[in-house]
Amino acid sequence: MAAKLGARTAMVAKLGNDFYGNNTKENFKQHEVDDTHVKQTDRDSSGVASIIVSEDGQNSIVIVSGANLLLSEDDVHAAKDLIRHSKVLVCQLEVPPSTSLAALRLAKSNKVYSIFNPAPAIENLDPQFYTACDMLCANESEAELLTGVPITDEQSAKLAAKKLHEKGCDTVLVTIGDKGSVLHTSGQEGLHIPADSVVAVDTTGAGDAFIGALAFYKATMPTLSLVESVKRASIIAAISCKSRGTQCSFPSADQLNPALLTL
Ligand SMILES: OC[C@H]1O[C@H](O)[C@H](O)[C@@H]1O
Repeated sequence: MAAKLGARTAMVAKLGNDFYGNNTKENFKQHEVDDTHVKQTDRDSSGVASIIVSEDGQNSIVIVSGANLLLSEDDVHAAKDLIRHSKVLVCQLEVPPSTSLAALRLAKSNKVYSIFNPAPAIENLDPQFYTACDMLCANESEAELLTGVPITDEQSAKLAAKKLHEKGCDTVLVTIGDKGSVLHTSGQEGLHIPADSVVAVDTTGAGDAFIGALAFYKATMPTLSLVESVKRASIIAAISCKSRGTQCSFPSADQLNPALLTL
C-alpha cells in the first residue's frame, strides 16, 4: 500500500524457492518495492493464506506460515542498515515474534518511527512489544485478545485502547471496521475518528491498506497531524473494500483525489 501511494518501500521477508516465492518477488519488483532483503529458502515452502469472503464482504483467512517462520533475528541484523535509514518500520506477527521484536528494538534505538500490527493476535504477547513500538494498531479481534475487552462499539474500543496505552504503548489505534477507529495517546485520549461508509465487496486486506497508508503519511508528510493521517488512511482503506482482492484492491496514487496526497 505504501509503495502504491508513492513511498520508497522495502520488505524484509523469507520466501520458499517455489512458484509463490518467485511470484511474490516479481510482485515486489513490479511495485518498485526493494527486495534486497527478501530471501528464498529451500527449507520450507512460501507462506500462503487461503481467504474466504462472505456475501457481505467479510473475510476469514487460514494462514499457512511456511517460510515466514524462518525469518530470524539474524535476518533483521542483516537488514540493519536498511532499517536504520528508514523513516518508518512496520511489523506484524506472521513471522516469529522474536524477529519482529528485534526489528522494533533496532528501530527504537535508531529513532525510526515504528508501527506494530499485532496480527494475527496471540495470547501472552511479550509485554516488551508495548514499549518497543511507537504505535500499536489493532483491529477489534486483536485488541480483544490482547486486553480481554469484547469490542462491540466505540465505547468498548475506547476502553481497549486505554488498556493498551496503559501497557506502555505511546500511541494506540483500535480500528472498528466501518465505524472508524479510536486513537489513544497522551494528548488525545479515546478520540473516535469516523470512517467513510461504503458498500463492502471484500474487506480482505483493509487493515493492511490502512496501516500501509499511515506509514506512507508518516514517512512522506511528517507534518500532517496524526488525526488527519488516520482520516485519510481510513478513506483509502474504505476504497480497498469496494473491489475484490487484497493488494489489487489497494488504490494507487493516480486513482485518488489529489487532496488526499497534499498537505
Ligand atoms: O492478505 C490478507 C491478509 O492475509 C495475510 O496473511 C495477511 O495477514 C493479510 O492481512
